[in-house]
Amino acid sequence: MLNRWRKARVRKTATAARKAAWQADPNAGRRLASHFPDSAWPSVGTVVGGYRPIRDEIDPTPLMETFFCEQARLCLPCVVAPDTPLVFRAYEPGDLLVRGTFNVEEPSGQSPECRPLLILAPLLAFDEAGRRIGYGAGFYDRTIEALRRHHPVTVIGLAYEAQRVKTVPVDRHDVALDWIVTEERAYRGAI
Ligand SMILES: Nc1nc2c(c(=O)[nH]1)N(C=O)[C@@H](CNc1ccc(C(=O)N[C@@H](CCC(=O)O)C(=O)O)cc1)CN2
Ligand SMILES: Nc1ncnc2c1ncn2[C@@H]1O[C@H](COP(=O)(O)OP(=O)(O)OP(=O)(O)O)[C@@H](O)[C@H]1O
Repeated sequence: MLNRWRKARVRKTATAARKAAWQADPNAGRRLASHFPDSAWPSVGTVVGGYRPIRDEIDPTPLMETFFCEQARLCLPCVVAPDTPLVFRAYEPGDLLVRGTFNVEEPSGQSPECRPLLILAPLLAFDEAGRRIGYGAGFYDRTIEALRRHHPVTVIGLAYEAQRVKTVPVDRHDVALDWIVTEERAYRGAI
C-alpha cells in the first residue's frame, strides 16, 4: 500500500520532468542510437519490439529505423485486454497502423504475431539499478514475464535523462531493465 503511494508520487514528478524534457528537445530520440550498447545491438533477423510514442515519450522511431535498415525485424505491442500480456505484431516503417486501446497506434489484427528477443520499453521513471515505472497498468511486467517463459528477452528502457530518479519503488512483480538508454548515455541495469 505504501509502495502504491510512493509509485504515484514518482509518476507525478516524472510526468512533469518528461514533459519539460520533450518540450525542450522533441527530437532527442535521434541521439539514442549513438548510446545504444553494442552488446545488445540486434543481429540480422533479430525480432525487436519497439513502440509508437505517445504524449511526450522519447521517440524511438530513428532507432527502430536504424535497426530495420540493418535487417532486424520490427514489431509493435498491441493491447489485448486489461491485466493481460501485450501481443506483439510485425511492423515495417510506413505500414498502416490502427488506433488501439488508450489511442496508441498498433498493427492491425491481420499482422502476424511475433515474440521479440529485444524489447524497447517506454517508461515514466527509471533508476540506475534498472528499475522502471510505467503508467501503472502492469502491461510490460506481465508481457516480459510471459515471453521469458519461452526464451531469454533483453529489455532496454528508453527515456530522457530527466526521467531518472534516485530510487524507483519496487514490488515483487516488477521486472528490472537490462539497460536504460537516454539521449545522453546508457545505464547498465539488471545484471
Ligand atoms: N508508446 C507506448 N505504447 C504502449 C505503451 C506505452 O506505455 N507507451 N504501453 C504500456 O503499457 C501499452 C499500452 N498501455 C497503455 C496504458 C496506459 C496508458 C495511459 O495513457 N494511461 C493513462 C490513464 C488512462 C485511463 O485510465 O484512461 C495515464 O497514465 O494517464 C497508455 C498506454 C502498449 N503500448
Ligand atoms: N507479472 C504480473 N502478474 C500479475 N500481476 C502483475 C504482474 N505485473 C504487474 N502486475 C500488476 O499490475 C499492476 C500495475 O503494476 P505497476 O504499478 O508495477 O505498473 P507499471 O510497471 O507502472 O506499468 P507498466 O508495466 O504497464 O508500464 C499491479 O497491480 C500489479 O499487481
